[in-house]
Amino acid sequence: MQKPPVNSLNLDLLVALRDTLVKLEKEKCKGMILTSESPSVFSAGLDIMEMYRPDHNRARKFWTTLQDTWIKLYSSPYPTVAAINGHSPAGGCLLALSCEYRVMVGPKFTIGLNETQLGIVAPFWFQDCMRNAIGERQAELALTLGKMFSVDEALKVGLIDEIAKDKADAISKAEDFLDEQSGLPALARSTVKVAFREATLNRLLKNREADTKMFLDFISMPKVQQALEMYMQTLKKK
Ligand SMILES: CCCC/C=C/CC(=O)SCCNC(=O)CCNC(=O)[C@H](O)C(C)(C)COP(=O)(O)OP(=O)(O)OC[C@H]1O[C@@H](n2cnc3c(N)ncnc32)[C@H](O)[C@@H]1OP(=O)(O)O
Repeated sequence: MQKPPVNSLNLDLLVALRDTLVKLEKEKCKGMILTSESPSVFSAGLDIMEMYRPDHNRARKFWTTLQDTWIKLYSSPYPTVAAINGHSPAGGCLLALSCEYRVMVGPKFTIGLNETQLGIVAPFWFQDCMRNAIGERQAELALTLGKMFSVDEALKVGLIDEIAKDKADAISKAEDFLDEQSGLPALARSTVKVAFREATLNRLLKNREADTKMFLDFISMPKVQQALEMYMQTLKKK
């Protein structure tokens, strides 16, 4: 991802990500590493400006493109690794969680689903991804708090799989994971992956319209708009 300054996921970046994932699958990609050009941010998550005083049609397109991107990434037949070389809050954490393996550069960055802290709610499929990675109990604690994990904490709880000393090391460790996968029969590998991910995927696939409506209703609430405005101001002041 290379959308300065913080790879916030706006409609354009989501379209680019989705289209890339579609292309990779068509071209029978053997493996993918998702990382960032930024030296300090993997992705700042959803672009708050897409949710603040939104145009209804654009907001719908934004959300359905996010759903498409997640579905493509989460269900990809080829192996996927996130080389998390910077902070990774909210939607950034979702992207990482949707990959099969996570290597994160330590020690100073943070990762987590922090939505609660912003006065918004991580959608059920974000929550499911966290639950699948760290288990029910830890996910409930993390989600209710909107906890951002340090790299050490993330490793301890199983949110990431390995710590790297810098981006080059993260890419090298990610390549080791892909090398290990490349020796396996591809169909057996992807069938097992789909079996593990099917229930989580189906939950969104069967409820896409309700999930979209929930998002649109949620961001139409004056209280939510107020919370987003205050949060943007805090970020700008910083
Ligand atoms: C039903 C509703 C479901 C909603 C689900 C939502 C999921 C989400 O993803 S919500 C988004 C949550 N994201 C965050 O809380 C992250 C906010 N950003 C940060 O914490 C920090 O920016 C950072 C740790 C990622 C990076 O810090 P750094 O010091 O390097 O950069 P900053 O000076 O803070 O930011 C630079 C620049 O970018 C703007 N910005 C940051 N994050 C976002 C964002 N998510 N959307 C839009 N814009 C963002 C920030 O305001 C700065 O802008 P200016 O340069 O104009 O001041």
